[in-house]
Amino acid sequence: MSLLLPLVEIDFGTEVEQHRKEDRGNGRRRRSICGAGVAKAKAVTFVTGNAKKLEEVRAILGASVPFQSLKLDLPELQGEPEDISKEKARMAASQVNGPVLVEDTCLCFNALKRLTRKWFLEKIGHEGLNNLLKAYEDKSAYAMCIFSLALGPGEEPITFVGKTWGKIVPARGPTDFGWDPVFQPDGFEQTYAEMPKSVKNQISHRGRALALVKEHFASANYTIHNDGSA
Ligand SMILES: O=c1[nH]c(=O)c2ncn([C@@H]3O[C@H](COP(=O)(O)OP(=O)(O)OP(=O)(O)O)[C@@H](O)[C@H]3O)c2[nH]1
Ligand SMILES: [Mg+2]
Repeated sequence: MSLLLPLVEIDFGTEVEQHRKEDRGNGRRRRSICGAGVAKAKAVTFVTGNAKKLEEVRAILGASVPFQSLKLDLPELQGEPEDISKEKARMAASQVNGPVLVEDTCLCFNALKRLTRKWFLEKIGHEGLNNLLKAYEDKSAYAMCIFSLALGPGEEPITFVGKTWGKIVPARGPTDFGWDPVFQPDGFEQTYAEMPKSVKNQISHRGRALALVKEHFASANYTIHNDGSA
């Protein structure tokens, strides 16, 4: 299998930006991405369009897993979280033409039968998320993160799931990252948004999933496949 995880020439968390053109002419928003496959991967590429995720992934992984990052807005798929995450990895691997790591995150409400759909936060805000549960006593929820590692185009992604249980509360704390202000993890008096980042990263859905990613990298012993293609 041709996985390249160089033990030399490693890029620790640098960013490869694709060039984007945004054109709002004629009242229509058009976005084109120039230069497909721009990232010539030397290490695994973490692909995300979300700067806050990247910040956390960098802080959690540190130097334990060599990666570079690529800002790319992958299509927002709907479906079962694991399927979404794997499909993101397949799309990313084919664009990067190398090994990629992606993740998909969701907040699941037990009272709503663990319904997981995107756009709720964007459309109805923090108050709306609370209102969704008004009719129910059960405010419990879990945050889930599914990382997928695809070793290259056409390779079946491997997944790593992290879950943190908690409850939905009226928003408290800074509002710079998604639903962090309305999620209070079990065993804590603070919401994700209120707690120091270092605490969130230790107990979060992302931290838990990345602990598995780290274990995988520690035991997989990846080496460069020297076929001249990387
Ligand atoms: O309060 C939060 N705490 C978190 O820890 C967290 N992680 C993700 N999110 C939000 O949940 C949606 C997931 O969608 P998502 O997984 O598709 O992410 P995304 O589209 O932002 O980035 P990506 O798909 O390019 O990686 C997006 O609105 C993210 O902002 C979070 N909100
Ligand atoms: Mg997304």
